[in-house]
Amino acid sequence: MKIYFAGSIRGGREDVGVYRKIIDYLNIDNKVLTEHIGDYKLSVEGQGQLDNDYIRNRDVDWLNKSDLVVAETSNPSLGVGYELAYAEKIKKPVLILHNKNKSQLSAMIEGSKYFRNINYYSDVTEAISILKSKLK
Ligand SMILES: O=c1[nH]c(=O)n([C@H]2C[C@H](O)[C@@H](COP(=O)(O)O)O2)cc1CO
Repeated sequence: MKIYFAGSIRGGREDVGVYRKIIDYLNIDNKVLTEHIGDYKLSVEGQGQLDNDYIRNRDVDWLNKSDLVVAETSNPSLGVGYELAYAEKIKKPVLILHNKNKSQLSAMIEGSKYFRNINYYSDVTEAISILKSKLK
C-alpha cells in the first residue's frame, strides 16, 4: 500500500523522532511516499532547496496517488491541516494519531464527520501498536 504520511515541518520539528519511528514501522509492509518528514536533518525551514509550488504540487500528487493517509497531528501544522482537508475532499482514507499529552486536536478535524479514525496515544510504542492493529 502507498501511504502518505503527514507530519509537521514548518509548524515545528519537535516530534521528528516520533515521525521517524512511525515511518520506519509503516515501511515494513508499505511504501511511505513522504520519507523526508522523518529526516532528522530536515529543519523547520523545510525542503529549502525546492520551490514552494513544487512542494505543494508534488504533495497533492502524492495524496492523489496514495491508498491511505496517516497523519500525526500532535504538533499543530498548517500543512498537515491542508493535507487533511484535501484528503477529506477527495475521500481518501485517513488514520490520525494524536498524542493526548501534547495538545488538543483542532475542532476542524475532531468536528468533521469524515475523520472517524482518530487515535489518541501517550507514547510512540502505543502509537505503533495502534497502527499494528488498525493496518492488519
Ligand atoms: O518542505 C516541506 N515539504 C513538505 O512535504 N511539506 C508538507 C508535508 C507535511 O505533511 C506538511 C507540513 O506542513 P508545515 O510545513 O506547514 O508544518 O507539508 C511541507 C514543507 C514545508 O512547509
